[in-house]
Formats: sequence, C-alpha cells, structure tokens
Amino acid sequence: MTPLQTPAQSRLAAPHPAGPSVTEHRRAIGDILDGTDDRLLVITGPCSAHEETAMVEYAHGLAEAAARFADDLLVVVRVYTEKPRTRLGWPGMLLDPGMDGGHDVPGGIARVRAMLSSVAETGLPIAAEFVDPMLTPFTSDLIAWGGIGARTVESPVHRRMASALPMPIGVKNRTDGAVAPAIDAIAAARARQPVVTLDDAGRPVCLDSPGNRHAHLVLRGGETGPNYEGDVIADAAEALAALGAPSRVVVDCSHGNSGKDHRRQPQVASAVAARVADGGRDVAGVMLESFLHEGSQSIGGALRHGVSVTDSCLSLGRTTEVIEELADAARCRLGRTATAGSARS
Ligand SMILES: O=C[C@H](O)[C@H](O)COP(=O)(O)O
Ligand SMILES: C=C(OP(=O)(O)O)C(=O)O
Repeated sequence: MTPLQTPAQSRLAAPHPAGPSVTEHRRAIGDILDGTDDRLLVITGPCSAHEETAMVEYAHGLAEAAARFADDLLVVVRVYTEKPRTRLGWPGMLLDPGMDGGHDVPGGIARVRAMLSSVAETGLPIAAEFVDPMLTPFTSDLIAWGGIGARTVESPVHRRMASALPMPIGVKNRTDGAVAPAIDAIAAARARQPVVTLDDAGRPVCLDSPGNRHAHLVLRGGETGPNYEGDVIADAAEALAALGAPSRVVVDCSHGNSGKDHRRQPQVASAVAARVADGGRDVAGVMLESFLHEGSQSIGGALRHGVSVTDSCLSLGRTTEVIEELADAARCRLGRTATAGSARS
C-alpha cells in the first residue's frame, strides 16, 4: 500500500500561477455554452500528455494562436493525464508517470500538478478528462473544462461526480455511437446528487451537489461512423433544449469522427466551420487531438519529442491552419448574429 499526500498538500507544492483565474476561464466557457458569447470553443492538445517539456512547449505555441484569434475563438488546451483504455494500456501520467508499469501514483500527482501549473502560466484554460473519481480532487482546481469520456458515460459514479464538479463538463457519446446515453448522463449531471469524494484533508465526505448546469454534449462519432453531419446535431440540440441543458454541442473531430486517422480531422473541422459560417448556432465548439508533431509512436524504446504515445495527432502547424479556418467561420457567424441584432455584449 502506498500512502498519498492529501489534495491540500499536493496543491501547496504546485499552486495555480498568477494570471487569469480558473474561475474566469470556467465562466467564459459557460457563456459560450449558454450562447451569450458567440465565439467558438476550440479544445486542442495531445491525446495524452506524457512528457512535460513537450506539453509546455505545445501550450506556448498554441497560446500565440489563441491570442491572435481571441475575438473569434476561445482556445482551451487539452492536458489529458488519465487515459481510459478499451482493454489495457498505459493509463496516463497520473497513474504511471514512468510509463514502465511502476504505477508511481504519488510521483504522478506531483508531476501532473507541476505540469498543469506550467501550462497555466501561458494563460490558456486547461481541459482534462476525469477518469478516476478518487484522483479528481488532486487536479480539479487547475481545470477549466472537464470531460466524461465515451467509456464512462454510462457510469452512475461519473454522472454523480460530474454533478459536483465546478467546471463545465463535456459528455461524450458512447463508443458505439449511441447519443442517448450521453443525454441521460447530462440530465443526471444537472440534477442534485449525493456525491462521495475526498475533502482537502483527504477525508471521505459526502457532498450534497446542486448539479452541474453546464454539462453539455460532445459528439465524437463511433463504431457506426461519424456523427457531425446531417441532423444529428439538430436532433441532439432539440433533446438537450427539452432538458433545459446547453443545447449547443461540441464536435470532437478525432476518434469516431475521423476514424482515428488524424489526417481526417481537418475535414471534420471544415464541415463544422461551414455550418458555423452559415449561421449555425447549435455548435459551441470543436475538439482536436494535436501535438507538436503529427502521428503517433509506441511506448518502449527511445521516444520522439512531441509525438503522441496514444491516438495519432495533428501537428501544431496544421492545427494552427485549422484554427484560422475556424476563426474565419466564427467571425462570419458573429457578423450574421450582429446583423440579426443579438450580438454578444
Ligand atoms: O483517446 C484515447 C483513446 O482513444 C482511448 O484512451 C482508448 O484507447 P485504446 O482503445 O487505445 O485503449
Ligand atoms: C478518450 C478520449 O475520448 P473518447 O472518450 O471519445 O474515446 C479522449 O478524448 O482522449
């Protein structure tokens, strides 16, 4: 048995740096989901963050593009340190920072917090998927956007956890493509729930969670194919509006929507950009899997700098081009909305 620090102790070692607060970032993302801010959300970064220097270098490069397009886009950097595996595989830096099966979780928490702090120095909001509810209290204070993935969307524990988390939570459709379970999860996450978790001192506690009003849908495609085209978005928006939930969706350009081929992500982003440029207000944003260099590599042996060790990614250069296209589309939509007399204040 390996004892862990408390969440409060781990926070002292790597606090949030000065700069825009996580609360401000969460509010800005919530405004986009509510439609009071008509910019597009762009959540981009590696499938998994396995190495600090590459992750921080990526975030600095991305921050330049984010600043350039800040009037049209809110760019959020993915720093995913927990990986839900289909069967087995590297579980991410939090659980196995040495990538050697050593499972040094105390080391993982320390390294992840230090990395998140360094990334936060860029001023970018940070996105992460929450896989293990016991680990959430060790990182959630640094996270502006949280994800519930395609493999945990039906888990009651994750739905309750989402209800208590203090940031907008994106809920993915199931790996087989089914969207209804994600809509069920959003309804559950919006509700008042009893949530068992750890407090700052590491004691087990039960929270009376008020519900997460910014739980929203992320369409990631699935075994049945992509789900960013046709009526899927409009149908989902209608079902979400009936719940009173944010009816604007995020489209994940990777995973089932790209057939896990990173070279197809720009096509998906272009289709979404066309919908947005046409005035489509049912899209809140997109997600991209992107790292310094394109493709992926296997764990074991010498690793190439800035190349994904899980799903294949777009390069940062190609991602910047995609971001520029999305900014043009968002600008078009902003113009149309302004013409219609309901531009954001
Ligand atoms: O996004 C990452 C992967 O798709 C997810 O963690 C599942 O990976 P696996 O099917 O390689 O286990
Ligand atoms: C695991 C991920 O996605 P999904 O749950 O859609 O497979 C991810 O975005 O890293």
